[in-house]
Amino acid sequence: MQAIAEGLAGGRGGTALFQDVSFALESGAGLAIVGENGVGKSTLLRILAGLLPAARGTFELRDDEGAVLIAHEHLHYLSHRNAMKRELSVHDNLDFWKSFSDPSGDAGGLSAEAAIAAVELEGIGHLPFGYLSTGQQRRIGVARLLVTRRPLWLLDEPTAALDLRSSRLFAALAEAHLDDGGLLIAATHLPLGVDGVETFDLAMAAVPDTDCDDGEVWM
Ligand SMILES: Nc1ncnc2c1ncn2[C@@H]1O[C@H](COP(=O)(O)OP(=O)(O)OP(=O)(O)O)[C@@H](O)[C@H]1O
Repeated sequence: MQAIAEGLAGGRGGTALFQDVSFALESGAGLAIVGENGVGKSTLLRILAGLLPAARGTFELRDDEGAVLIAHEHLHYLSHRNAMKRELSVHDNLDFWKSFSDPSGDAGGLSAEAAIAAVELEGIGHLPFGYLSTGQQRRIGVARLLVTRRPLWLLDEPTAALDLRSSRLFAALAEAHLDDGGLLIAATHLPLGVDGVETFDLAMAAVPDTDCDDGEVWM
């Protein structure tokens, strides 16, 4: 599989943020998007996830024969939030995501129990998600990536709330994902500690003070 961005430009609220973002990642490769607060890292990730339109350019996932895939069916997007219901148990949240992300059950992935164990939180599956500490909630957010196998992980500050041990655990899970032929694109301020991940400084693509309409072409 390949993830290919060509000439991407994006903005928010009428302000152009970045332009000419191009990269190509092969299976097993990762990209860390860095840059100062407000440069547009989250915006770029949301464009890659299909949640915001690009002002210009394209982002495509292609299979090994070069056929264009329906990107959102092949990616997980983990935002600053963890997309869990606070009042539902950890286990039921992950069960929900497993059936929602893969209704046919063909994609593969861990059971809720196994995913909870993979992030070393055995014993808390019965607790409402809202009871968990911030770092535990993030680890369960990472566990969501494991219950349905999808090749591309788009991660917004995946390790921001994690202690050193949990960051290392995340890095090991991410490396296993890459070793398994997955791809990873993460916005981050912190070193991810994931072997083989290239860094892209979005400041290099910043647009200085230019107005735009979100989703519209500007020059
Ligand atoms: N819905 C919105 N409407 C208007 N402006 C927005 C909106 N969302 C974000 N912005 C602005 O867009 C800019 C880029 O935000 P974004 O979250 O992509 O930056 P970032 O690089 O991820 O920042 P950080 O490192 O702080 O997470 C910021 O100036 C932000 O205030």
